[in-house]
Amino acid sequence: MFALASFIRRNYQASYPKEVPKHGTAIRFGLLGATDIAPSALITPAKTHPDVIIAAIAARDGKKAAAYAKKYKIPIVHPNYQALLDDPAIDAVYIALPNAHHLEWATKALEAGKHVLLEKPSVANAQEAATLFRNPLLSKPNSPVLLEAMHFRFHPAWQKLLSLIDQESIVEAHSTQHAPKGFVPLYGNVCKFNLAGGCLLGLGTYNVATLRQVFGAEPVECSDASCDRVPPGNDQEIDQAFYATWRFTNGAVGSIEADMMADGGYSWPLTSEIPTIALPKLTIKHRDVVVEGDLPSDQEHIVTKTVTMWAWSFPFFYHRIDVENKHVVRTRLDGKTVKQWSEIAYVKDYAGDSGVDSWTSYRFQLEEFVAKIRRKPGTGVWVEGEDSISQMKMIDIAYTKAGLPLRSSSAKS
Ligand SMILES: NC(=O)C1=CN([C@@H]2O[C@H](COP(=O)(O)OP(=O)(O)OC[C@H]3O[C@@H](n4cnc5c(N)ncnc54)[C@H](OP(=O)(O)O)[C@@H]3O)[C@@H](O)[C@H]2O)C=CC1
Ligand SMILES: O=C1OC[C@@H](O)[C@H](O)[C@H]1O
Repeated sequence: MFALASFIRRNYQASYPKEVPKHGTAIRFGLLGATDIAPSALITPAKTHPDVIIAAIAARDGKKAAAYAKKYKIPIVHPNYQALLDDPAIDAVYIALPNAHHLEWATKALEAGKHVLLEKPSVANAQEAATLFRNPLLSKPNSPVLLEAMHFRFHPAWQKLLSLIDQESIVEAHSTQHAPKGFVPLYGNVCKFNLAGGCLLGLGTYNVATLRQVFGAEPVECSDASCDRVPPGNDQEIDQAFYATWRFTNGAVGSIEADMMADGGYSWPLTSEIPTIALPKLTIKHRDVVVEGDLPSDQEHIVTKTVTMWAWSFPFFYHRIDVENKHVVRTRLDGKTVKQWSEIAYVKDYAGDSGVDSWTSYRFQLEEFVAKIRRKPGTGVWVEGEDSISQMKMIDIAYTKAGLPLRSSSAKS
């Protein structure tokens, strides 16, 4: 009962936070595009940040921009994206354009001296990522801040998970995520190849990030990859679901299953067309450990640790981390089980050191973005440019393994 009340209160406060007064010198953000995601990813989080003002918007269609500005109380409307970048009163921009436009507009924003909060995936492929994140403008003194908005990494629950695993001992990790069918429309930009769409790039990039974080390493190879394409009549280079396995150093294996149009999986009488509702799940298995103990000399005690995180991609809404230690006492000679038992702990962390349990991962991310601009220490959680480049490399090798072409920003709609 208490957990339900807390769930409702947290999510209500996350959606309708109390606005705080702003500093006179607050960072003034401009939005490129009147996008659907900006309210969750930036406009609402900014309400509780005293050092952030959403100051301007530009959209391809002036009327759309004006209506959006009115709805979200954004004072300045620019006639186009470049005009917003040229506005000296804007310090930072948020870019949530289709993936094929990220490289172009992030580069233009850096050239205009703006800090850039750039939606994931950062760009369309690894070569583009190297071009963007190794832009010489980023290594100059007082260079602008550029961040790929891999928001879940900033949530305390994710950091808690990382503290509960033993990176060196992991043998296997499996990361799943299913967006129910109907959530992502086939006519949407994420289903357009020339806009760098696709499930692995749009949704699976989060799963890829979980593996890279869990192993704290890059893969040696993509050993297996396949996909379900969108139905005929749509771009056949577009994966609606992606399944891949990578081999990491020390032989550990990481796999993902990401589906942006998931249906079925229910038993009769529900049909296979019913959208699948499933929590994102990350399972991390550690190697067996032999525990010293007071046992007869012909027996041994083995402990196997498995950590499972539920709802890792939207941990602010709800999450649970299960830390399970399976104990087996067995005979040394033939491995026969003498006795077995399990210990399980359920862990959560909504607030971290912030003291606020209703911040979304986007709000935690904004905190770090601002700290970086202000050259304050922050929590230390960050996505470095080289990290974003490695992220794209892991995606590229999987697309290639699955026989799909790499996406790019050169083909425009
Ligand atoms: N962090 C998160 O939770 C989420 C992140 N995203 C990311 O945000 C980005 C945009 O997502 P998406 O779902 O594609 O958003 P949209 O399809 O809504 O597109 C976003 C904006 O891009 C501009 N745009 C749309 N179509 C085109 C086009 N054909 N050519 C040029 N510009 C266009 C529009 O701006 P205008 O208003 O100027 O017309 C539109 O508002 C992606 O990188 C995606 O991965 C998406 C969803 C959730
Ligand atoms: O970032 C995202 O999160 C939610 C997904 O459904 C969406 O496709 C993706 O872009």
